[in-house]
Amino acid sequence: MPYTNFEEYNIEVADGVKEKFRSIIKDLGEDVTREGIQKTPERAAKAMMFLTQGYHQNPAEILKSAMFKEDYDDMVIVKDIELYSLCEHHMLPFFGKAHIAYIPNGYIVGLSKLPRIVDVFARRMQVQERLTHDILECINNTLRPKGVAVVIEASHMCMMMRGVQKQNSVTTTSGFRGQFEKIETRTEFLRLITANLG
Ligand SMILES: Nc1nc2c(ncn2[C@@H]2O[C@H](COP(=O)(O)OP(=O)(O)OP(=O)(O)O)[C@@H](O)[C@H]2O)c(=O)[nH]1
Ligand SMILES: [Zn+2]
Repeated sequence: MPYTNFEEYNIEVADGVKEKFRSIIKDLGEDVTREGIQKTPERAAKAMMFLTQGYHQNPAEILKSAMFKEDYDDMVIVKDIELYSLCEHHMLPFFGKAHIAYIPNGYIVGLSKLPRIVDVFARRMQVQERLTHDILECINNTLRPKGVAVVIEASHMCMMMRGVQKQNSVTTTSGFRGQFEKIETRTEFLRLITANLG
């Protein structure tokens, strides 16, 4: 990781990214001097840097910052965590929901930290499979719970706007460690994330 401070990184890199966007937009056939487009290279640079800020963030540190000793050892589920990522093949968005569960082993984690680490890994160029495993392994290696499960359901713009052009397909990926490798625990988790408890 060349930079640890995102602000510092911003200043050093933003100008270069902006100029490259200007050149790409021109090559694609736009008039880069047109009023509506003039600031677009800068906006696009800022947007892409926002969407890839996860390279400069440390998800394990985020979890470690809010781990609390607690005896609770039943399943904790945070479901329907919305996510937006960029597919590493086309740099087009894929988006959907993550569902995370873990069974504590002496420590619980601040609930907000689970969506936070989803964002850290999602804000990198990804494939859905690796995103799923990145989240799973980060929780497993940092919190060391008795079990952890991650399910992601997502739609890929590269399959919708271009390519095969399928508007309704949803890709589901999952990963299970520890007690979730047992069929009963896994079934209970899957039942709870599909149940409408409202
Ligand atoms: N496994 C996986 N594949 C993905 C993901 N995102 C995009 N892809 C696929 O990556 C593949 C890249 O295939 P290529 O044949 O190299 O690229 P392409 O010619 O643009 O492929 P098409 O999308 O079929 O037009 C495509 O099949 C995409 O659907 C992902 O998260 N996981
Ligand atoms: Zn793609």
